[in-house]
Amino acid sequence: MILSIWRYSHLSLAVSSFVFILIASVTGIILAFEPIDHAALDYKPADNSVLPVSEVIKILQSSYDEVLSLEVDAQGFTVASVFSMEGDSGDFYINPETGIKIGEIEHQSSVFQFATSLHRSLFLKSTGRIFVGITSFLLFLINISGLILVIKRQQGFKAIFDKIVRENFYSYYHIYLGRLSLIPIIIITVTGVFLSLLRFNIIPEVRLAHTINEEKLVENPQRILSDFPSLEHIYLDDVRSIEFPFSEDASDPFKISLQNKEILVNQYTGEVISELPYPLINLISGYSYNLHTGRGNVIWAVILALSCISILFFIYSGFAITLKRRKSLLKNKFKKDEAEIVILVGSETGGTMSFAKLFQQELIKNGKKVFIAQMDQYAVFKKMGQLVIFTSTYGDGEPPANAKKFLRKFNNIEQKNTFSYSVVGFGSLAYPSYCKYAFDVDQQLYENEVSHQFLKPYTINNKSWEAFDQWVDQWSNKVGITVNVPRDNDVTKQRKKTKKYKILYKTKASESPDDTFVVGLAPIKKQKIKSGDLLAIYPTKNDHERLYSIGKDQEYNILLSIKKHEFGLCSNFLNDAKEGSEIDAVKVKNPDFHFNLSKNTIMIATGTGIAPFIGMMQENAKKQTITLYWGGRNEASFNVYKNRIDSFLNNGRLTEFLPAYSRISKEKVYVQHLVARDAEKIAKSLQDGSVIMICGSILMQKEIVKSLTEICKNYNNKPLSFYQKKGQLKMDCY
Ligand SMILES: Cc1cc2nc3c(=O)[nH]c(=O)nc-3n(C[C@H](O)[C@H](O)[C@H](O)COP(=O)(O)O)c2cc1C
Repeated sequence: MILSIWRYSHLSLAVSSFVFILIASVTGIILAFEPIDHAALDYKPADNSVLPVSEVIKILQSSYDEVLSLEVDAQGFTVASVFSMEGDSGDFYINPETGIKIGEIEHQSSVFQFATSLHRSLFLKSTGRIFVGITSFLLFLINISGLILVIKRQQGFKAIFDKIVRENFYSYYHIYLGRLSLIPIIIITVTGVFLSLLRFNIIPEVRLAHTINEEKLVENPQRILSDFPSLEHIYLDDVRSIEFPFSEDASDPFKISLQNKEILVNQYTGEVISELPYPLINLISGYSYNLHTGRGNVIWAVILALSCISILFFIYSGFAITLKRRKSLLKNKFKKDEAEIVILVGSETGGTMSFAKLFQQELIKNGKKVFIAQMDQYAVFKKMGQLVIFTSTYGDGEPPANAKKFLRKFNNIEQKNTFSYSVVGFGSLAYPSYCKYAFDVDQQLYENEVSHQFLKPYTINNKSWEAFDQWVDQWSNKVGITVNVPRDNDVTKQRKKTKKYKILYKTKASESPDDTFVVGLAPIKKQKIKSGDLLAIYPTKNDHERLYSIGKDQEYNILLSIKKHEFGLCSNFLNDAKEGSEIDAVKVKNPDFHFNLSKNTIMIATGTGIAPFIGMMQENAKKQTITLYWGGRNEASFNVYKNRIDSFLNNGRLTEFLPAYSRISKEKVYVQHLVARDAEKIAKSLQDGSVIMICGSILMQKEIVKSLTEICKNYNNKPLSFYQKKGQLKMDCY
């Protein structure tokens, strides 16, 4: 609930102010180039910090007939206002070492003038300035609410900079860039608000009023400038500006603004007549201006520009995230009391909704009367025979935003008839309480007399479509219907532009006892490929793609291992394809499943899941320790890979090969048995930073995850999520 409040605040603040923020950011990017542009002028002397100010005054006075003032800007360039009977007069940049004019004062270019007016006041004068001030404040609040959301998401302040669990591109980079630009944006907004308050005199800047000691307005003892006691140890970089005396009268002093104070200096004796420190508010005002504009520091100006660019990305990604959530609104064809199947969805960010909606649509196509609702909308469903609950888990094992009231409602609302239920948990193994809320829901329903467990609770890691598909198979088989949910991900929604790949080598499924075969193929046009990436293959123009894990092969470029299914469209298509023919496919990057060349790795695969590992072993030129657990029926199943694995063992690219054959003895041996047998060794490897990679069936993945969870808890006293977050557990299962 609290999370939702912060999320709604973040969103509503952003929506209400995004136009102004957009304008401020775009103009901010332009204006950040002003100090960069200014710094590019070559006016600066060697070092202001070694130039005594008395020396500079002397040089100026001897070079010009009259000197009115001198100013050192934030960049360290010196501007003098002088008058001369012959030679240069007016305001210009000088070399303070020689007093010679070195450049004219540039006027603000029309682009910067335009951007400044728009940035400061939207061309609306005072009214505009008020809007801009308020926008700054709103952006500050957006930043703070964003920070709180990140703290909640990362589960603690200390974990802010821990690895972000990747949900999707937009939310990942929204958080990633948000963390990077947090401090600069806070500085931009706080200084922006402060400058607005100063502008409207809500915080008044203090004008210094010197009280003059009349006794010090004397002409004696006269000193030469270098002997002025007041100017001793003052160098040009301590100075902001100097107003020179108007006349030769002793009551006309030098007015020298230093970084933190202002002094009046007698022009004859060099004594300090008055000294006033700048009030804090004036100092803050100066710093605020420089921090907000980037004046005086090119690196800071670049950071400001980058922060403004990231604000533009936040607007874009923020809308994309919101649209994704809105798209997951639920629609019904049947009323709740006529539905025989009720689907309830618990979702925080909309991911689970997409799966539930797909399932609903397919059931309706099957002629079923289905009603879908959020979990918190639990009510009496008069004809409900089957209840299916899809729910994610949030926080640390907590219900998602729209399921907070579900358990209370479930206990208070009485259904008229008994019904069967199944719970599917959507979660991530990167969190210690994996799918906990789904298990909590299942437990409550299990304990109730009216609800009967139809299927055991089923978990889905990282929105795996394959895992979902397998659950749908289980459920529909048990109900006695056929439901085929189409894959609904970014790859399939829009068919990507395919490329041609040539088949260079193939074995035949009929040659293997498991109907498995390998294909070596190469793209016609060169492209960068890494083992662990996926190849989306389209058997025909109108078909959905099928994804296969790539092993990068020296000889053929891409190596795929495929199991032929009796009615499998793509596997049959590939099995029938001839060497030399071309197919349509798209490479899909899968960076979460790439081999880390500098880590020891434990690879666990069943069947065709070995393909990406073959590629990775080939890449293992550094000869890191690789242990391969592989599960198949018998040695004959292994023949198709044998040559390659033997050569890796011989050349040291594979350290140990541990096969688990399920059909050679009475007792079936699966990879999870070998993993459990080697528990201590695996726990130690994890402690030493090794990576575990799993590729193969979802069923195997579930068993291995179960074993690893036990191993981590029993030997290392850590949850498996600890290693997953550190990138030590990588999975690609189907
Ligand atoms: C802040 C945050 C906390 C999460 N906490 C858990 C958790 O405790 N257990 C878990 O299994 N998954 C957790 N997840 C993962 C989500 O449950 C998972 O990504 C799910 O697919 C999201 O579905 P939704 O988009 O429908 O909410 C968390 C995700 C985030 C962003």
